[in-house]
Amino acid sequence: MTASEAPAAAGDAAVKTVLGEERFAAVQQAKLLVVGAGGIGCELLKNLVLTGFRDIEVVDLDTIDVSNLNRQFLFRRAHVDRPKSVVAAEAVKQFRPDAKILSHHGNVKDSQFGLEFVSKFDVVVNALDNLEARRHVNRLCLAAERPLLEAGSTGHLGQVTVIRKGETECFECQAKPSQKVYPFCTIRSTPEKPVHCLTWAKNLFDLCFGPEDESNLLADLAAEMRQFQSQEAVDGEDVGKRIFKNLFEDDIKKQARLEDLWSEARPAPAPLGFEEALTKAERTADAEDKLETQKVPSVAQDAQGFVASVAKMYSERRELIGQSSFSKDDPVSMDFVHCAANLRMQNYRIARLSRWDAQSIAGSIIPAVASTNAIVAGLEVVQLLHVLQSKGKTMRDGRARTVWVRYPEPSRKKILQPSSLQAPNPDCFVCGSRTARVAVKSLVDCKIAAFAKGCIQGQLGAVRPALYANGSCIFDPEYPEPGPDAEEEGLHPEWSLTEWGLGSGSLLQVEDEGQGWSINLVLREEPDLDEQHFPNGFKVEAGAGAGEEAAKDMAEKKRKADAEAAEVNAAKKATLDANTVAVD
Ligand SMILES: Nc1ncnc2c1ncn2[C@@H]1O[C@H](COP(=O)(O)OP(=O)(O)OP(=O)(O)O)[C@@H](O)[C@H]1O
Ligand SMILES: [Zn+2]
Repeated sequence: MTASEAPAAAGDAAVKTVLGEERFAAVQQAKLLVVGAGGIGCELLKNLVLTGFRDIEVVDLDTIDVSNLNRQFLFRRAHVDRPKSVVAAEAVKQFRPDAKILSHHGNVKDSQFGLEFVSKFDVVVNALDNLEARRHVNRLCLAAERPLLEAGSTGHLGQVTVIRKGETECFECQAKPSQKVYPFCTIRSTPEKPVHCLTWAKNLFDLCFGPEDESNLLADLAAEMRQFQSQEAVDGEDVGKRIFKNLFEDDIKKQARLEDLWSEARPAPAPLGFEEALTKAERTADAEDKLETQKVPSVAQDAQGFVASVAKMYSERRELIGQSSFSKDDPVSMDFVHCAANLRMQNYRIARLSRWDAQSIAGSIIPAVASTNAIVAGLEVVQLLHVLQSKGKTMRDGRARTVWVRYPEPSRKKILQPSSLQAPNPDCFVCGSRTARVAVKSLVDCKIAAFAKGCIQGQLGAVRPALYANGSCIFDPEYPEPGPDAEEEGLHPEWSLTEWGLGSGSLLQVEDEGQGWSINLVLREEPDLDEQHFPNGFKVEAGAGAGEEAAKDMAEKKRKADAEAAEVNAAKKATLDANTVAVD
């Protein structure tokens, strides 16, 4: 035995004593997929190898950022910018050099990590931080019939649960609170809170520097912004000042003139010129010991910061203009959004924010707590042992539980609250009825490609959905754009739902090969659909009742088909009779 093998082997003896021969053998044979190598993932990988697991693959899409080092303890300063999955695998291999730990630097939603890939593993263990990726892995595990350990943490709250097809609730059996949607006019004309201005500023960044996107809340300003940006020999500072004048001065003057909008309780906004902003250099009183990023800047600093961030996009990232999108972790886009939001707050008399607070709200960040992640990762391993022990039993009859973590003010004096695993929800549109109802504001105006992107991908979480109606493919993810290639396949991404012959009550099938998942959709036209809350023009009503409606629709189709068949038979019979008569 070499010196480096000694710690793992010595640890194994102790673990074997605790787990017993049989369970330890199951641990050593299990093949695991870990998704995510961040806060929970680092703890989890370390726990797994120290428990004796030695056949693990890990997927993570990210590289290491300096801000990860305070809690993702497998990473050191020298690792910054390297892939998390690779460094995490290297680090835990040092604890157990005999382990086979394969790393994949990539997005778990990529096709290489599809059904075939997931089917190789005995159990999948999530350590993710976003709903889309969790929904995707949930669907893959249901399709591949692999148990999934799901975990998450926010601040001092955490949760671990076990998901198994047909035995427990899946990740999507209960609707998750979706991201708050603010009424359109609040964002565009009457902001009242910092978050309204930050949402506006994020949309502005994407509008100015991202790809064309009809769903951007400021899409109607696109032509104007492009005009500022497309002058010959564009000078970034000049562009910044033009945008400033347009949005914080001229546009606000126009808004202020819309008298119906304003009252004593809601006074009209105040325009702000660039030169005027520079005179407002005073700062609000802040505690001395605060970091600069925790102090509210002056209006002059916001104005200068805004123009400087635009200038930086032109001087340092010109080639990325048209392809960028806001990220709270990207300092230039965060500068832009912080300053733009603060200037709009100044217009609307809302108290401006420090960079720190702006970043928390813009990125909906609740600071991660290392100890919660450690508890959650530990609980995942405990539940994993229960899963491995559940052979022959259904998951709900075994020892696996959902466990909630809550401290420092635990409920009923317990930091850990276990609860039994719930049965699947028969109305779940993912693992149950597989049916959802979709209300569409206008079937004539809704193009099939926009419907596939906004509704099926955006709201139902599909990755590469193909759509079928009446047995024919009406949208193929291989041909998302109109053109000769699509036409050759009989596809017209630019056609509306009406042009495809769909009406209220029509049934659509969605197949997502990327997730091994399918769903039926019942369409309904709802001209009164509230544009403020559903700016894309559709609303998904997954679950209850939709299944029955689809069944009714199917029954109706079957009845029609039977009636047609009966008619054909009757006609055939009549012909036969006639023939018979004739022949006779
Ligand atoms: N679709 C995905 N495919 C692969 N890995 C993913 C995917 N989505 C998220 N992840 C990874 O899951 C991990 C989640 O870890 P964590 O919650 O600690 O996030 P973080 O980005 O490292 O930290 P923070 O968000 O607090 O800055 C991240 O490393 C992230 O890269
Ligand atoms: Zn479900």
